[in-house]
Amino acid sequence: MHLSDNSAAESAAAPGPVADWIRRAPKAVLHDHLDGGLRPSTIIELARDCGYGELPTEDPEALALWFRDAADSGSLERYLETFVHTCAVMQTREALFRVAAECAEDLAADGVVYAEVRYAPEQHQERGLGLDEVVDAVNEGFREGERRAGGRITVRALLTGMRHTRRSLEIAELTVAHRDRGVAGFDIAGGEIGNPPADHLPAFQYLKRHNCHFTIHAGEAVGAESVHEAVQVCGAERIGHGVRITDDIQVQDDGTAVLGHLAAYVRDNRIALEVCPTSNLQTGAAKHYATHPIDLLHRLGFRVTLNTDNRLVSGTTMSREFQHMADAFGYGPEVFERFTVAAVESAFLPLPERRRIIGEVIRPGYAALG
Ligand SMILES: O=c1[nH]cnc2c1ncn2[C@@H]1O[C@H](CO)[C@@H](O)[C@H]1O
Ligand SMILES: [Zn+2]
Repeated sequence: MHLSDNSAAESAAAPGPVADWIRRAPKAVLHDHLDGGLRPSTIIELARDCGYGELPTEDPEALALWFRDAADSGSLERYLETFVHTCAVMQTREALFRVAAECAEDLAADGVVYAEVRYAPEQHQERGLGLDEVVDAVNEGFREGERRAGGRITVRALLTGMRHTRRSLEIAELTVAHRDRGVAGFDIAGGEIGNPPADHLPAFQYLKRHNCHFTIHAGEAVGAESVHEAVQVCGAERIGHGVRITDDIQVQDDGTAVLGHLAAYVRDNRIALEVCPTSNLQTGAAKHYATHPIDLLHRLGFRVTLNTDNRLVSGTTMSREFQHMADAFGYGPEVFERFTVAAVESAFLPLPERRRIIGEVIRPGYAALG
């Protein structure tokens, strides 16, 4: 039993078996952090290679459990502290290439056919890499992973600016510079409290001027006002998490819901919510799978997508997120097909590519589930 003040919440406990149809179903993930999804064995090998001596353990299984338990804290800030160990071993071209290639392979092995994987280039410069070198190394790794997976997955990068640093404009410029070479858009992440998205307005205005896609983490540790700022002040096309939009929804005694103007705007404009249930349980944004707002949002017609956030840190995969939602809400293939199509419709890809993935991969994949 780990020490945590999250005892009132359901912990992101050891997952049970995943149904065969869930494994086979085609999946799309829009919200997956590169530095939150390393293989534990890779972290241990890279740490040895680069002389990083601060890992909590050198046993791969124990390390996986350490991440999940340390992150299961009820606080986003403590969840994020665990990333010090993954970023520490991602400081060379070789390490970034390997981690990116393995990320694409692991996602493909889980049935993911389209992935947008994000990371903060500024966090990979401790050993002297330039920002362009970081982006090139990760992109080459993604291309290698796609090849190893036999072309069963398409991966695009999102470049993240950290909300507690002041480099977001620089990272926005980097995004535009690399957008036709594997980078699909921009994001900001990091501790939400005290770091409102509007602090990064110059970055968002630059992206808008250059017709470049971006999403913003909002409504995770801070309430609906953060979603409002992300959508209406900054102009986000999608919202990372966004689950606290429920602050602006009143559920009446008879079960009907009344949407405030913000919630109505987000729903009616089809702004995708990148929902990550297990991560929300760990950071305290939700208490239980069975009461997670995803189901209310889905029933009210929001554009809901289902995501991993951090496969290592949250001890999850797309299949496991599907299984948790199937267990909690009785969802069958029709609901997951809807989430998956919604994800690709909101992908930062050209429309013909989105249509191709939906028409040639996702629809036939679900039809074949029988
Ligand atoms: O759910 C989240 N909310 C906010 N920030 C996050 C979350 N998951 C990861 N990161 C942050 O994003 C950085 C770049 O990938 C990570 O290093 C981590 O600090
Ligand atoms: Zn995230």
